[in-house]
Amino acid sequence: MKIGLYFITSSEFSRTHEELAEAVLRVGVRFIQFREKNMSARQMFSVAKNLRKLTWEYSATLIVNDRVDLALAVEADGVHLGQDDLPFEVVKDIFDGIVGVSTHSVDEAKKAERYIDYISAGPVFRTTTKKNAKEPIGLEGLRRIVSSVKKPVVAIGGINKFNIEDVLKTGVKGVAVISAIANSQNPEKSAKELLEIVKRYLDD
Ligand SMILES: Cc1ncc(COP(=O)(O)OP(=O)(O)O)c(N)n1
Ligand SMILES: Cc1ncsc1CCOP(=O)(O)O
Ligand SMILES: [Mg+2]
Repeated sequence: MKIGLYFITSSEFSRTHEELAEAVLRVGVRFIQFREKNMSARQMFSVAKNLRKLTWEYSATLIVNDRVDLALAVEADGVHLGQDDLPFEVVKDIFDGIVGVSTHSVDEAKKAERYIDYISAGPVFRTTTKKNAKEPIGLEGLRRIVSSVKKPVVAIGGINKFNIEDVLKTGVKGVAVISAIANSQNPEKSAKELLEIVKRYLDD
């Protein structure tokens, strides 16, 4: 599983999930998560179906945040779970796809490792995108998680074009961003800039 630049869609800025996904797919992003906190299940199903179609067109991976039912309903490639979502060991039994989990410490990462496919670590830096985000773990906290587990680690939280190289130097296999792209004047250009940096560190 190749992760690289991992874009998480959001409708909290000025564009739709579909507009953002299409912009990043056009410039080469191939790992996308659908994350939505305010829509009804029916609305989410409709958007997720559109994202599934788009990601299939570009041979990209689609992950659904929080909702295993929705991931199954649209044939997503994976689901992302936080510490307050359904337990990953339960989901791994009922969902035959990629399962990623959010972690904030070495202890959480080690507990999840054998059940899941990638570990997300963060927030690395301060972020206002996630309501009630925990205290940042910093680059040192991220390094500790990377060196404690064998599964691929994705970094998240406050990552932008100015700090992404420091993040990549910790040995992560993926970098997840929302606002650096979704809140940009030009999401396509911002995704391209980030992708070029990521490729210098992570291309085979
Ligand atoms: C790649 C990635 N990492 C972390 C999260 C956060 O998940 P969670 O802690 O469940 O918080 P919400 O995103 O559901 O608010 C994520 N979505 N993706
Ligand atoms: C969903 C999530 N989980 C931890 S931080 C975060 C938000 C990341 O957004 P941004 O890239 O805008 O800081
Ligand atoms: Mg969640």
